[in-house]
Amino acid sequence: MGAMFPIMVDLRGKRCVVIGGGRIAERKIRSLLEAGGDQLVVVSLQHTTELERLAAIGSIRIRRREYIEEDLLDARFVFAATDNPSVNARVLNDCKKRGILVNMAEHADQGDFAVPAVVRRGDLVLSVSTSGSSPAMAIQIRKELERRYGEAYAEGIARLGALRAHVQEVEPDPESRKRLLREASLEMEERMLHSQYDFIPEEDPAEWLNRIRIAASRRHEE
Ligand SMILES: C[C@@]1(CC(=O)O)C2=NC(=C\c3[nH]c(c(CCC(=O)O)c3CC(=O)O)Cc3[nH]c(c(CC(=O)O)c3CCC(=O)O)/C=C3\N/C(=C\2)[C@@H](CCC(=O)O)[C@]3(C)CC(=O)O)/[C@H]1CCC(=O)O
Ligand SMILES: NC(=O)c1ccc[n+]([C@@H]2O[C@H](COP(=O)([O-])OP(=O)(O)OC[C@H]3O[C@@H](n4cnc5c(N)ncnc54)[C@H](O)[C@@H]3O)[C@@H](O)[C@H]2O)c1
Repeated sequence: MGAMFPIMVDLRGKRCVVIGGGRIAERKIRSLLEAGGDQLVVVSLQHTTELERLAAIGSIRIRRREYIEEDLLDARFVFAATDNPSVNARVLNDCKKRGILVNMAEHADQGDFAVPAVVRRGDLVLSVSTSGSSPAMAIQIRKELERRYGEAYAEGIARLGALRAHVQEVEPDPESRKRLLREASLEMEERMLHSQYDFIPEEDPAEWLNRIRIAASRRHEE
């Protein structure tokens, strides 16, 4: 299929409608919830027990009937995930007509977007897509990334975020900022590798910045 544009979307307040209530619909809902989706609607006569549970606790809304075009009102993202190809095709056409982005679980190349395999480590998000060519390979690579980028990355990235905020406050020169932030990220990566992703000692951003300044100027002299 043609080249696709990967982006990160803030789902808060954006209605996402999943048509179908089976295994695939449940997987889409799960990843939408993990991504912070708070306006999630599922349309189907039958639902998995997990979808029923999520509706009971108010995480999603269920429309207990077959798909009708009105289901698309106010929708920003739609997932056609029924086991009926003609229903999925109808959803696709209705979305195209209305300019709503649609995902086709059956055929990535028919829809507007494909869903990648994802590893989340706090703010670090690694997503893998083969643009629909080999979901099995996407899953395989996702598993490799899970092993390579352990849980400690969540903490590491959070600390780099705090350091960046501090650097933006105290360092006016954009070139130095860039150099310091690169140095910090290199150092963080090395610490996580050597500690085998174990505990990384807490450090004040100001202290850390001092250490980084020395390391960066040493590297500069070399
Ligand atoms: C990543 C993930 C995200 C998600 O779905 O949320 C995802 N598929 C996942 C699982 C999975 N998919 C398949 C199996 C069966 C066994 C196996 O192959 O292992 C399993 C495993 C299982 O079901 O347990 C087979 C399969 N997948 C598609 C078809 C239809 C076709 O190709 O026509 C068939 C053939 C059906 C058949 O085999 O008959 C289509 C798509 N699957 C995509 C994504 C999109 C393209 C992604 C890409 O290429 O980058 C796309 C186009 C749909 C879309 O965009 O929604 C999620 C893994 C989450 C994770 O574990 O990380
Ligand atoms: N994305 C992927 O990774 C992937 C993997 C395997 C299969 N698929 C495809 O995804 C589709 C769904 O698979 P599944 O395993 O979830 O099927 P499933 O049988 O578990 O669920 C199908 C769901 O569609 C609902 N449905 C049927 N007609 C409907 C209508 N008119 N309106 C609303 N809902 C309707 C049913 O009630 C049911 O809840 C299949 O077409 C399959 O080819 C995708």
